[in-house]
Amino acid sequence: MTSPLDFLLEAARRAPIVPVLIVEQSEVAADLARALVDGGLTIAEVTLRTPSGFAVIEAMKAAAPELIVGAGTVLTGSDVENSISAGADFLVSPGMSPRLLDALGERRKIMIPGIATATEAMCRYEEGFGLLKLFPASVVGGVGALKGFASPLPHMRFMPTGGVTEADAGNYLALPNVFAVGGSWIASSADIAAADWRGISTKATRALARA
Ligand SMILES: O=C(O)C(=O)C[C@H](O)[C@H](O)COP(=O)(O)O
Repeated sequence: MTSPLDFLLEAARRAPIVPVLIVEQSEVAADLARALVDGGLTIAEVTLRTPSGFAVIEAMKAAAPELIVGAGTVLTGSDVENSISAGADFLVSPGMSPRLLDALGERRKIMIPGIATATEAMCRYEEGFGLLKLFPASVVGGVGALKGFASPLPHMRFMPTGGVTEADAGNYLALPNVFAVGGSWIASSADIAAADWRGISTKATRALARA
């Protein structure tokens, strides 16, 4: 069965590391997008934690159309609208609320909602979400929790995010129910502020080699 997020799964098969980006200034978005692509990445998540988030999504898509760019920290209906207007290919949230669910409507098909328990995973699956984000992964059980989910919930697939490091990304990716891992370590706020594009590319390539 095909799903609207199959393009994301296909990109994750090539490069299953998703940098979670906190970008203060949209002026750096083009350089950042190219650095990620140069490093071999296919997907990025721009958090809406800064006022420039939507402009960053738009500028990254313009600079690197081959990069799949999602909006992270999607909390409200206006976040959904503005992310899609900016050109976001997918949406990510730390959790779910009744109002956000309502605002999403059919667009839930491109949303990866955060879950921390089996009950939340079951609820999201019933609501029509195909892919889930384990969040914050390192706090809510990490690799052990995902191994625990695999037997009773074999139809669910996860992107653990939150506290994932370069050292343990490979342990997550070795699990059959994990399609990608997310993390800020590849392009940290400090890397971006320092315009260390080469360093970001190097970290991306190294993480992919270890994955
Ligand atoms: O803002 C959001 O909705 C998020 O996606 C939160 C991120 O999952 C974490 O910020 C990941 O950050 P690290 O733990 O530093 O790798």
